[in-house]
Amino acid sequence: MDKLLIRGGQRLSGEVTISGAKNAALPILCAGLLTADDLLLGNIPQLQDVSTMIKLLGQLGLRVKQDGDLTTLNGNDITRLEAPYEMVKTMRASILVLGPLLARFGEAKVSLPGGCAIGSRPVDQHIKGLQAMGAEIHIDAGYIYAKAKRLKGARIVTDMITVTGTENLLMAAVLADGETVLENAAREPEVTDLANLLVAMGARIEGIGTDHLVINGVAKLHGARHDVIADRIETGTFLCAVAAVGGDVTLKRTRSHLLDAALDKLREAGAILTSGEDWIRVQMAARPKAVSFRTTEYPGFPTDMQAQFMALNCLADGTSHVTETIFENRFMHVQELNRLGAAIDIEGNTAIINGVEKFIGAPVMATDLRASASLVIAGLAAQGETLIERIYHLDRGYDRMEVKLSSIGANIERVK
Ligand SMILES: CC(=O)N[C@H]1[C@@H](OP(=O)(O)OP(=O)(O)OC[C@H]2O[C@@H](n3ccc(=O)[nH]c3=O)[C@H](O)[C@@H]2O)O[C@H](CO)[C@@H](O)[C@@H]1O
Ligand SMILES: C=C(OP(=O)(O)O)C(=O)O
Repeated sequence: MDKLLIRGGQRLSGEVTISGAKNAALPILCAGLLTADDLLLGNIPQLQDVSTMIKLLGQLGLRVKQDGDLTTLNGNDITRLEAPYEMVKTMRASILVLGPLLARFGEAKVSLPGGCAIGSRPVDQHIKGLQAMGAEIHIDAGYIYAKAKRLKGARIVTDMITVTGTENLLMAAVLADGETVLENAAREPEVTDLANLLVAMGARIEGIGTDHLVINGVAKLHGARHDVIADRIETGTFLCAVAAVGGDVTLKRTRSHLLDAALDKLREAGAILTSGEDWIRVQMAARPKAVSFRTTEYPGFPTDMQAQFMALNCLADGTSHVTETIFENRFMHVQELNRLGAAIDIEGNTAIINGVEKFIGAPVMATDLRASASLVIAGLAAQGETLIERIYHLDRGYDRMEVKLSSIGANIERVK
């Protein structure tokens, strides 16, 4: 199994190109199920989750052609309406085939995702919304069986804000009969990116970017061309790395407005940030200052940046409090960061971090995607060698991370 070996302490400088967003690419690939025409997609990132999604969609009969930066999907020949457990267990986002399959073909069988390292993550809101649209749903032997001759528009208020829940219901509603109103909709930029693609395919959606989406169903959607937005979490991860290690790096093909809350916190920590239309430059020369925050839905501080920012706080001058409000078990990185010399205590859903002068390299274990990224940041800043095991978590969501980090001066290599 691959591991990452990091020899820490190298200042980072130069330029990095940010990839397309994982969490936008995954629903957008599923939107290929909604039309028989070609969907032309640019800026799809090279990640394990994208390969898994393409494999799953291929099993359903979606034709996928990749040619340089262009991915072409064709859904004229969908032959299977099932997402099996073997695929769903490796990637929760597989649940995103449910809405499109049901809307276009009137039927779907999708494995229940089950819990994962960061929390129990049920999909009850996806099911509740589809039932409100007239779907008959039953659960048997770990599978969701859904049927509906034609989905009907409905007013749906989800119990909490759910990103993939909003995306699934949006993809169902665009082909439903009549008007659907999604209240309490997620406003994450990735939801907006999906909605913009659907509009380009002929969908009628109002309120894009707000928590109140109004969708008027159409009989069919047509092909379109769309470029996936930049990955704000990859962007934030590189910014935290530079803030923790020191240096001067420009991130290209990304936008600052995608992560305002995290940028504010980085400025509080002492990073100097400048940005243009499609780039962000980060400069860091001093020891970071401790910064407290709580994770919330967009446009608040993203839970997917909590672990990486915590690695920075570990080295900061002062004490910080980090509160996780989205997932009930997203502090798996704490024990591993403490093994590198951090001083973190947990009280309920808050981590109390007393800044230390340095990390000391050690073997550590990646436990989930963003926990892995926090260990990479810690390893880059640490004295000596850090060996990170189980980096398949990292490969799920980062596009050639060690290659990008090496290109700006990090001493990092993939070892067997
Ligand atoms: C592929 C993708 O886009 N993943 C992102 C998505 O995950 P995902 O869409 O799975 O996360 P949700 O927004 O749905 O989850 C938010 C909270 O709602 C709960 N919940 C959700 C749905 C439901 O039916 N019932 C329920 O109880 C979850 O357990 C969680 O506590 O948004 C998360 C929150 O920004 C991010 O961390 C993930 O990176
Ligand atoms: C939790 C994440 O992804 P997923 O929802 O795919 O598990 C993430 O991207 O940090």
